[in-house]
Amino acid sequence: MGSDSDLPVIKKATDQLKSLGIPFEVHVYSAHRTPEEARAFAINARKNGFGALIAAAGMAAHLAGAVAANTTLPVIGIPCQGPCLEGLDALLSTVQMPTGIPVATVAVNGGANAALLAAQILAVEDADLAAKLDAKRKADAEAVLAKDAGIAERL
Ligand SMILES: Nc1c(C(=O)O)ncn1[C@@H]1O[C@H](COP(=O)(O)O)[C@@H](O)[C@H]1O
Repeated sequence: MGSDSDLPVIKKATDQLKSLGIPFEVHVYSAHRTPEEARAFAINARKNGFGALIAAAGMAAHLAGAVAANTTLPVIGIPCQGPCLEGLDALLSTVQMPTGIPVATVAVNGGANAALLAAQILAVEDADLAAKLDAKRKADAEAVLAKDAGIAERL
């Protein structure tokens, strides 16, 4: 994440990763404030065993793009809502990447989906993880069906 002020958004991602048993690291690196550290992390990420990277940042959100510039691992960007513009600033600066340096951008504050997308990428080569994702989809659908069954009583 670009700042520890982004932690509530990243927590939504780490909760999902924990529930799927996916090991992860969390860091505060900024393309603006600590550019050397952000670059070194991205350059070394594949060698250090990472399978996917998630970058969360708000305002002029360059972190995901700067990370993507320095790795060919999949990079998932989370635009974080800042004090103005309701996150539109971060959304546009994360999603509008030039051809050749892709960032898979999720919704503003979309920490959970960022983790689930990372999990789906890792599950291409991991049948156990794919089975966990299938089970989660089934449980989520059952929860919605339970809501459907109970909705008439609430009106
Ligand atoms: N967008 C970036 C980057 C970057 O893109 O590298 N580094 C920090 N930030 C963002 O600045 C916002 C305010 O940060 P502070 O709360 O620390 O002032 C945060 O949402 C952070 O992600």
